[in-house]
Amino acid sequence: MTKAKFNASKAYAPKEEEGTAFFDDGREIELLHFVYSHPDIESIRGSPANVLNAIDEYGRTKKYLMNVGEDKGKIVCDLIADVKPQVMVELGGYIGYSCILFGDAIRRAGGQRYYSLEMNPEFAAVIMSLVDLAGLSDIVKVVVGKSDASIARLYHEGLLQHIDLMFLDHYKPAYATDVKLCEELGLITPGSVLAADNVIYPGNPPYLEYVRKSVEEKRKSAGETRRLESLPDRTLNQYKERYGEMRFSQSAGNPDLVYESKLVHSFEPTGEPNILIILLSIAFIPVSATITIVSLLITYFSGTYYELPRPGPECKTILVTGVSMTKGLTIARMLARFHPHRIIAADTEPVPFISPGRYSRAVTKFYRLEAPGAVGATRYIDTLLDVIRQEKVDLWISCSSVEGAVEDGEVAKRAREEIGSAFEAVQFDSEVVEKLHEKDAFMEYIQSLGLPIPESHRCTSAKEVEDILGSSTNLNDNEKIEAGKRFILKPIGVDDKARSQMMTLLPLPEGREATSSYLSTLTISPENPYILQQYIKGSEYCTHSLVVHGEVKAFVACPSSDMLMQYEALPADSALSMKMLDFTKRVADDGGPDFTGHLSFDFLISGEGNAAHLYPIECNPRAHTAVVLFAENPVMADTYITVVDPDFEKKWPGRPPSVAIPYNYVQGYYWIGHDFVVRYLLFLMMLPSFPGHYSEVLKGPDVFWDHLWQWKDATWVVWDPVPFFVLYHVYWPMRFLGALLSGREWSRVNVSTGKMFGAK
Ligand SMILES: C[S@@+](CC[C@H](N)C(=O)[O-])C[C@H]1O[C@@H](n2cnc3c(N)ncnc32)[C@H](O)[C@@H]1O
Repeated sequence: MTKAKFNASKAYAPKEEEGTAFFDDGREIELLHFVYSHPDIESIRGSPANVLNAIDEYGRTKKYLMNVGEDKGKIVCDLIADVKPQVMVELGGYIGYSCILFGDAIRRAGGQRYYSLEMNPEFAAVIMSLVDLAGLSDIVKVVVGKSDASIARLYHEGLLQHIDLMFLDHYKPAYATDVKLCEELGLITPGSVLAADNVIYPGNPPYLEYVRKSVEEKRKSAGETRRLESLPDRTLNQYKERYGEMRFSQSAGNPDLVYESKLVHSFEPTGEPNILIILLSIAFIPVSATITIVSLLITYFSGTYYELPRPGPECKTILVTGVSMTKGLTIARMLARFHPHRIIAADTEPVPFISPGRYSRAVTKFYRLEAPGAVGATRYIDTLLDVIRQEKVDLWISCSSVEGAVEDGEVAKRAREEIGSAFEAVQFDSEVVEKLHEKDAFMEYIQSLGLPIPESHRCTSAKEVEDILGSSTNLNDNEKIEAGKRFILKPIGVDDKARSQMMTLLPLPEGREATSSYLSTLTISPENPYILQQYIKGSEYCTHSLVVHGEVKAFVACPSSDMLMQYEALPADSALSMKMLDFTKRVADDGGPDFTGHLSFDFLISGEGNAAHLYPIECNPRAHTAVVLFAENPVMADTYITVVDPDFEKKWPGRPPSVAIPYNYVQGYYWIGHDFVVRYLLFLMMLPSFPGHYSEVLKGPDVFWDHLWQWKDATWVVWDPVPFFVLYHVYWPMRFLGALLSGREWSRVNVSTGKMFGAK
């Protein structure tokens, strides 16, 4: 697993050069003054997130801090949400960044205790102060002293009986020895999870060797002295000035324990800047240019093979919006490739002339739209309506992004009213969009159709949430909550920050008070309503379909991939795919003859095959990127044409089939630029400091090669290669440059939709 690209604007001040102090020089106390004299101190008080923000602010604007940072912190937070530890121990607390981040995550996941072990009493005092400020003193306990002595003391005092999750981030030579001590004391047992920082860079061979040894190897090497020469001197001497020679526990550990280990790559808070990605793009220009030129030559010399059908006198004008994204481009291409109509395109562009779609051979004319949010919805709607009038558009295929979903509905409605039957749109009206797009309205609607939904409630206050939890579970007993029924709470509006808290299972197992205190940290109000939804354990799937006059004309389902950026269709005849299709047909049928548009659902599936239960969790009444699975598919192109040419099926009997499905000659689609950086480059970066077991580090590149040979890039086609070149060498470099110049924060990007996700 790898993390997304690093956001340069979040970078901490650079770490001081070798030989210069980068901690324990007074900056830790300076940090306390900075936080407590912060102008926003009142909103910082009691809020773990705001305390972390203040620490980050110090790290960015004042001095480097050796904190785990946001990117790596997120990996451990995800692990906490997954493992749901009751007791977590961290070795090395420093100023409390990881302690506050993970202590808060533990509380949300229903855990009971977070021990932060820190040998430096001054640092420990800083942790205690900031933990108190964050309101986490009830769950976090800071223990001062060397980790091995503290572990042993906590154990003998009966305070620590088992470690569910341990975060190792202290003195590198002590990682393996402390783990062995915990094994010997029975604190680490099968099921315990260890998360160790810095094992890739600067590297920790003694630790990696230990956790990767087999039982036999451990038995054989028992009693051998530690080999620390593989650790750099800088690491070995890190604490020498204050603590002299460090001594370690000599425990033999429990050789019968074996670990499953996994390397996870992520960024230090100093990170790599946007500029590196821009340089990478420049470095690859010769490769992409060669691919593009060769593709153009093949197309030129292939005679009529790649010629696009020429629009004749009867041709229609088809407008496709969203061609800056792969989904819009795919649709424009499939229409241009198989039908003799005039394809025009319109889309928002963050910078003029950088949309990959405007350079497609499929597109005869391109209009630039202002983003709905940038100038207000009215301007966006008016410009789009002007394009439809001016170009006498016969069919509009809307492929816009989530930000314009409701506005697109408004455009469709107004254009239909104004132009009448001479205009068709693959776009639902605004009322339909609102009904399907709003999470709570969608749930109500699905329930009204008699289809199963996870138990869901719209809540406008914390009290309301508590009351529902009380009546649906045994929260009122104020004792251990039944493991059975749990809920997740999600904001109804688009709130990326609150979304990251969605996986907190409610009620918290600690009981009523803990649950209330958690709810009080959220701003649930009539203006910011939440949906309380029954938690269903299962796999997530997404679908894309085209619905024409209430009939499903094209359908595909695939495992949700989100930021993995890969799409692989479920076999259309599988029980699961058919169940999802039936569900889609039911909704389409209910929409009636005026129901035309793209319809996508997210489902949670519990159980398998015919016994699978389907729970719809979200509806997106717009095109889904999974439409790439239909790329180069004439059958899918036909389905769009039936919207604008009702006689099509009479003219071409048997075309299209009742429901178009993707061809299965392509295993799946991916985005080569994303794959190269995330699966290949980051893994190569690990190699220099990698001590062994190459098979593990090569897993990412293996997937990359698999994709390269067996999958298909979603943006490149031989007869239309320019958008591919523009995407990687114009569009994205310009976006990163923009982020660099404006200091805009981002933590992940979606290569296909152009979305840059915020840092928090
Ligand atoms: C990299 S910092 C920890 C950063 C912290 N986990 C965070 O992400 O915010 C390492 C810390 O480990 C502490 N430390 C080093 N060796 C230790 C030991 N043997 N026992 C306890 N603490 C130790 C150091 O004093 C230092 O504060």
